[in-house]
Formats: sequence, structure tokens, C-alpha cells
Amino acid sequence: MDTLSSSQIATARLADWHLAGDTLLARFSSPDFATGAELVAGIAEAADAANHHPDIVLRYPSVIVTLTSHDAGGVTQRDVRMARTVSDLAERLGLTAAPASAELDAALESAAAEVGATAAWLAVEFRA
Ligand SMILES: C[C@H](O)[C@H](O)[C@H]1CNC2=NC(N)=NC(=O)C2=N1
Repeated sequence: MDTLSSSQIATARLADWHLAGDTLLARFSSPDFATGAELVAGIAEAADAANHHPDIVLRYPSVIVTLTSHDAGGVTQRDVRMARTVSDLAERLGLTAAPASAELDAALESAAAEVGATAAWLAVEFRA
């Protein structure tokens, strides 16, 4: 499956998600650790069903999810579909995503270039 351009990804209008390099990133706030773990469990089930697996960091009080297609070396429609699934699961659990902002996107982009997409949000938070 071919990788998508940044404009194709923008067209997908994934409100909860940020593009950093070749990866989609999202951070969902959770009221408690168990609810965050519920989101992780739901994502794991959906990922196995789709045979398309994100990286996930479960913290208190947030869940960080990153998506890229390893076999294609970038973001594909599989990642867009899984991103929508993850956002739906989070919404059902009442979890909200970090809002998109040019400033945050730039910070995530530079952090991802330095430490990789999965650690990027941690790097941004520890710097704050
Ligand atoms: C063998 C198995 O189908 C592949 O390794 C699948 C599993 N899950 C995957 N997940 C992701 N994110 N990218 C892949 O290329 C991928 N490939």
C-alpha cells in the first residue's frame, strides 16, 4: 500500500492526530489509569483484528498512540483507518485528545526527529 502525502493526510481530517515525519501521533487524557488501560485494551483488540498495530505508551493521566506502516515506511490508509478507530474508542470512553496547534505540531515534529515519534510526546512534556 502506498504512503500518503501530508496533504492527503490533512484531507482525512483526523482531528485528534498530529503528523510528525512519517508517523501519526495522538495523546488522549484519561481520568484514571484504569480507563487509560481500557483504551489500550480496546486498541489492542482492534489492532489484532486489523493486523495493523500502533505503538502505545500508557501513563497517568494519558495514553500516547503512534501509527505508521512499517512495511510501507510511512503513513498509509491503514494508519488513517486505525486512527479513526482509536479516536472512536477514546470518544466512547470519554477521553479527549490534545488539541491540534501549530506550536504543538512543531514541537512534536522536532522532538520526533530527535527521539522518534513514540517518545516525542514524552520529550515535549518533560521539556515543558
Ligand atoms: C506479519 C504481519 O502481518 C505484519 O508484520 C503486520 C503486523 N502489524 C503491522 N503494523 C504496522 N503498524 N505496520 C505493519 O507493517 C504491520 N505489519
